[in-house]
Amino acid sequence: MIEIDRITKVYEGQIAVENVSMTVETGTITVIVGTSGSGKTTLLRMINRLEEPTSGDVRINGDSTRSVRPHILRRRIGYAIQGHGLFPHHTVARNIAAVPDLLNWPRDKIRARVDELLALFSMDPAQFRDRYPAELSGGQQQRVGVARALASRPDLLLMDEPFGALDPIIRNRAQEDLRRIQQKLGSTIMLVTHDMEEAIRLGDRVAVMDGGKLVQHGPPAEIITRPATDFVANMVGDVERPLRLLSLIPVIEVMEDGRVEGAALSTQASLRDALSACLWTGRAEVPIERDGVLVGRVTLDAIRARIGSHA
Ligand SMILES: Nc1ncnc2c1ncn2[C@@H]1O[C@H](COP(=O)(O)OP(=O)(O)OP(=O)(O)O)[C@@H](O)[C@H]1O
Repeated sequence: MIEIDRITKVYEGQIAVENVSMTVETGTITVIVGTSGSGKTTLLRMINRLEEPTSGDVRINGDSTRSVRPHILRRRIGYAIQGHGLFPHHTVARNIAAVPDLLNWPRDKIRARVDELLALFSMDPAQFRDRYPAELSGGQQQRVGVARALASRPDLLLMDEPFGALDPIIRNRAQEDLRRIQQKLGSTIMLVTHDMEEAIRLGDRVAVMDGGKLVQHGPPAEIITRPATDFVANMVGDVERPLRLLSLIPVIEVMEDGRVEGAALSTQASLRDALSACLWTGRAEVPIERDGVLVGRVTLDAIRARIGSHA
């Protein structure tokens, strides 16, 4: 568990982060979202002491980060940034192995970990292990950057706009990958973005910053349905609110028995996907399948009823 306890940062009389407290449970993703200059990056960088807090404390599994020397602390906390920051003259394998090398892991353990991570990120180890960063696409470089940050099984992974440089389609893929890998490894992640869509899609908890203050911290559905301030409501966007909410609800929640024609959605799909499918096909219902077998259907009426319960 990560406890951020009344943390403040003042730069030359200007408050960048003001008295922020929050708790992050182990094995969850917390997304810090806010406009430019709201203090997100400063908050993140105080957690691994790239910035020293002016006041307040951060505890990781009960230990204050002040009790650990910064370079030791940074081996326990992964850090991934936009543009990935890979070492250009090191191979992919050496890049990923950077922290395990520092920690003097045995060679075979490092090699196994590098291959495990490459495979998790859908990159064939035999093909990619010995390449240099310049020989990778932007999306592949970004994946190696995240693999490197996860290599030593850190207590916490900090990510600052990790998908900012990716085009929207790869960005979606990268977000899905991160979710899948985080669930598989049970990692604890704090991620900064200015994109509310990304926050809602990825976060178990969303923390909204405005002018250095934490104005709301809660599950995505709460941020959407009960925004604490006008600023949060604006960030969520009144018009898109029902769609954002639908994207959080899996189809199985309103699935009914019955077979219908057409291209089926998987049980992992959201009601937003189901609504799009209905609008696209002009039908009032869409079939749902699991492992290639039809298991039921979702109707427009059911989607409407589900969204109505939040109105
Ligand atoms: N090293 C510094 N010296 C002085 N002021 C700083 C420093 N770093 C950040 N600030 C100021 O602190 C405030 C918060 O900056 P921060 O980078 O944390 O915001 P942010 O929400 O991450 O913004 P962005 O999304 O643009 O990166 C800003 O007003 C910024 O100008």
